[in-house]
Amino acid sequence: MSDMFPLIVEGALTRRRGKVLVGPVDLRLEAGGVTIVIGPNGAGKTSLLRMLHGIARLNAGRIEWACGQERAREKQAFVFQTPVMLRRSVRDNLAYPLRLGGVTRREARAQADAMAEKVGLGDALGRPATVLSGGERQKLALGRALIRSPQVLFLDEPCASLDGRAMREVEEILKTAVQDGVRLIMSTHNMGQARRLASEVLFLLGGKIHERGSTVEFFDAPKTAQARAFLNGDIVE
Ligand SMILES: Nc1ncnc2c1ncn2[C@@H]1O[C@H](COP(=O)(O)OP(=O)(O)OP(=O)(O)O)[C@@H](O)[C@H]1O
Repeated sequence: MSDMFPLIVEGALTRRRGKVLVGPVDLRLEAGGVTIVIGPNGAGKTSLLRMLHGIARLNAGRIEWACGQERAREKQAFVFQTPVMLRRSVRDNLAYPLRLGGVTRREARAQADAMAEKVGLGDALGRPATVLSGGERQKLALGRALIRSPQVLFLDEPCASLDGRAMREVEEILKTAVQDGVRLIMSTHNMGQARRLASEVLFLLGGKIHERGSTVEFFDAPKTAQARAFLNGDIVE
């Protein structure tokens, strides 16, 4: 069981050049489940994930993990929409986070090989990461994030430009991670994906959490007019 939760967020806000990107946000997250962040373009989904992960400067408020900042930093990972790869093999890319953490070359290699199998890249270990397809890249990014056994994984639109097959494979990896006890906090534009993966939904609008609900609650009976309009495919500002 994760010792990182609850995560308590109070009045958290991040600005860039005077403009509020997201916030103020009040939020309490418990262990377990999948939190999916949705909302129109520019609503602040990416900014919220970055702020919670601690890579966007906090200009106001606080973000407190139950286990303390230092341990929390070690036990979380982030998968970006367009992951940046080392110009080296799939195996080296997977081994890299372990090597950074002081794991021996031999052990890192063994774990990289096992992770490649787990994310469906067992046949690609020796290939340069730069020649991978979009779906393979995203699976590599997931493997690289999961290899240090995070308790929390943030994902920003991990399937943004993937075809159906790659999306299904990525979702399978995510479901396995959830079964293994990883807490997911993820943004998506894809409402089908949100329904498939989420246990709860945060609907963002104008940098604020406009509505929060369990997946069934939110999709079947959204409480606010804006959430209803958004789910209806209307333009929401
Ligand atoms: N580096 C930045 N500098 C200035 N403004 C930014 C920066 N990053 C984001 N913004 C602005 O902050 C707001 C929130 O952006 P953010 O990317 O978090 O939204 P989003 O919901 O993830 O959008 P999308 O769905 O388009 O990815 C937007 O108005 C965006 O234009």
